Amino acid sequence: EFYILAFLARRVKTKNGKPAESIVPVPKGNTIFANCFDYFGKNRVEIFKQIRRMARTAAGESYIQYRLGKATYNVIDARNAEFILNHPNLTTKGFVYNFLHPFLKTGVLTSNECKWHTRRTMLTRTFHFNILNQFQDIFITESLKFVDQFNGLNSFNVWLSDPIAKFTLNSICETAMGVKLDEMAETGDRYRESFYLIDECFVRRVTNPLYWGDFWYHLLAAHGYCAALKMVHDFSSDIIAKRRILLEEELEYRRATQEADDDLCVPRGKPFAMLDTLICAEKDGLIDHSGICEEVDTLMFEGYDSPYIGLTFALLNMSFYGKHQDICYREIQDHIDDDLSNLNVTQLGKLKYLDYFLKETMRLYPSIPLMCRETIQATELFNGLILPKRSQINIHVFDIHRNPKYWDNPNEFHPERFLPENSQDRHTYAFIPFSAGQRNCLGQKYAMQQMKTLMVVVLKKFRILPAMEPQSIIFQMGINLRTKNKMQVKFVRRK
Ligand code: HEM
Repeated sequence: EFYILAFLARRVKTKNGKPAESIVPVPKGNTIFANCFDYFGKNRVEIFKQIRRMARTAAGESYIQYRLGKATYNVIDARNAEFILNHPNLTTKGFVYNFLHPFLKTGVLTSNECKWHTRRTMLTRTFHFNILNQFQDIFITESLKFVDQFNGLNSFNVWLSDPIAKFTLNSICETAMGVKLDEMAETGDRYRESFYLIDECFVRRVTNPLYWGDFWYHLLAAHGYCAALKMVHDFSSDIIAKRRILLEEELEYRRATQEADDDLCVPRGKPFAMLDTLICAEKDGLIDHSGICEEVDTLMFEGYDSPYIGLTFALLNMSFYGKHQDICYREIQDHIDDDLSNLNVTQLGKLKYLDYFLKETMRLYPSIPLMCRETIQATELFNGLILPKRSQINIHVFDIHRNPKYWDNPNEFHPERFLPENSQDRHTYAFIPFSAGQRNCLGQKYAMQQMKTLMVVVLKKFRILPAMEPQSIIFQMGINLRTKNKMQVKFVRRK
């Protein structure tokens, strides 16, 4: 019934009563305490490598581990991912998301059950394509700022982290929050620094069971954590306060010019920020100030960090794969005017090869390499495994995306994999960078539109050449996909 040495972890059973080992691999841990201390003493790079090694050893089959009182089902195949992501009782996030609560509290990403459902419904309409269309001008302006910072330079190396982080942070602040970050540039820099510190502390906590409780964590591992939290929360509070003033001014104006059937909380004329929906919901008593803060922190985190990773690897891949870059460039020249006057959502939809290029980038480098769920009751899976209550399910997107069952030469970069004729026989859940099912990414369309816009503007101005080797990328464990080293490319201005 229990795996005693794994601190009383309930064992995974099977429908036919045979041991779980008869269905999936159950690798032994490094000590007699099952897998409890498998990551103990390892740094972030080693942990990342070890998880990949586990996937290789399990030969593409999902596998079970027992860690500190919990069975963990590690999903690295598409069939299991499909079953779990669509299971109505498997929408509860895993216990590691609790370690994000000091940062995001229980916003839509980290909350469960009723609260999650209400918030998800509230936010979904803010991602309507009419609203996304309105954001296009902001994406173009921010993309132009990105390239204009290199005015006067013709051939130069660029460290990607700073300019891309500025681009994604400015974009999310202006689109979702309706606040321009330009006059808060210094605060933006501090937000990013604090964010990285929170990320480090999160990994330290997740990977060492000693820090799962608050006492030892705060005593030994949370240096600078509280100050970093205060900084990011102050930053979002500032943004909310600014937007409240701007929205009130706008509504005041509309009240003065109101027509009889004008709903003040429906956007008219000026771009409507996502935050406005929350402020209006507050007026209707559907959310309070602390709820707004949770959602703003969540949208800032998701909207800033995930596209940042996507764009970093997209530009890097452009530099590594010149032939593919040329195809993207020719396609862009065919569909988008040089003055960008037709750089709209319709034209972006015509850039098919750029779409395959970005998808192949997200296959190899998914911004969120791991998602976790928890069973709220004993749950039988399609393969006959019965996961006990409170089991953890780790969906390793990184390993699913490189599972040789679905991908030939999985470590190679081939955007053509996503041509319709090459994808039709592939399992749909072999590619899930935005997750899938009820808890899929709310910002998927936003992110694709934003990433494509920047790629168009950059490629029109610059040819991108390599400034480092693909083999020199060193991944490390983080909330999202992280590298130990900084990424660099060379820009050469096009004539
Ligand atoms: C390349 C960019 C992006 C990628 C790869 C991505 C990926 C994902 C993934 C995998 C999840 C599921 C996480 C989990 O279950 O733990 C998720 C959730 C979410 N994403 Fe994104 N995301 C991206 C951009 C964005 C943007 C730009 C926004 C908002 C502006 C956003 C908002 C959200 C929200 C609110 C959730 C939580 C949904 C829920 O739990 O119901 N994402 N994203």
